[in-house]
Amino acid sequence: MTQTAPPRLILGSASPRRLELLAQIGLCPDALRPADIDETPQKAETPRDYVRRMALEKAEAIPLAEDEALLTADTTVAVGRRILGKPADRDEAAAFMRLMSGRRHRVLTAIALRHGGRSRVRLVETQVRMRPIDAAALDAYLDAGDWQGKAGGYAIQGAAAAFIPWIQGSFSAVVGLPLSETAAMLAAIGITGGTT
Ligand SMILES: Cc1cn([C@H]2C[C@H](O)[C@@H](COP(=O)(O)OP(=O)(O)OP(=O)(O)O)O2)c(=O)[nH]c1=O
Repeated sequence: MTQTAPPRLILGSASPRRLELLAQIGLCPDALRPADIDETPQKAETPRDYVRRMALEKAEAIPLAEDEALLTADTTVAVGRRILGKPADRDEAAAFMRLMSGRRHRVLTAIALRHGGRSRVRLVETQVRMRPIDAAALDAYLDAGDWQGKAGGYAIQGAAAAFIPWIQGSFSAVVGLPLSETAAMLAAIGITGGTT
């Protein structure tokens, strides 16, 4: 029996975190092809619908050859029905952190895999609790600038970990790529890493 070669893996992302997360499970993409799409939520769009649409739109926006498979992802923070994307500035980051302080929110990450004329999408939801953050701690956090480029204005893998006593779900999904689900989707099309 002849074995067909697995497709080349293309990571459709500019996020260094997603590249590092893939490397963690022994996967090194053959190419990086970031997508530049409009990330504005639609009117009355739910956070779950939004994050799925974003991952799919990234996947559809990137040119792809027949022997390639494209992985894209999108991460957003949801407080109730409210979508917290990447803060535009320090003030917005402060408002997001105040909203999350002392309560639970959800982090939604959708991954899309496009290959052979088909796109599949998977959504992973994680609950995160933040302890109450006082004004002095918030100022010090914001001054360090770690809120930039992060959904909701924080990174669980950074200094904001000090505010997070509890999560339920997937840590890697909060950082930007749910590794167990990603490995399973890639393995289904013949792409395996060191641990899969
Ligand atoms: C909540 C949270 C988000 N983030 C990051 C992951 C994502 O990079 C970012 C959310 O933005 P995304 O739009 O998902 O991704 P991106 O613009 O950084 O990269 P690309 O679209 O090219 O793939 O927030 C963390 O790193 N840690 C966290 O704890």
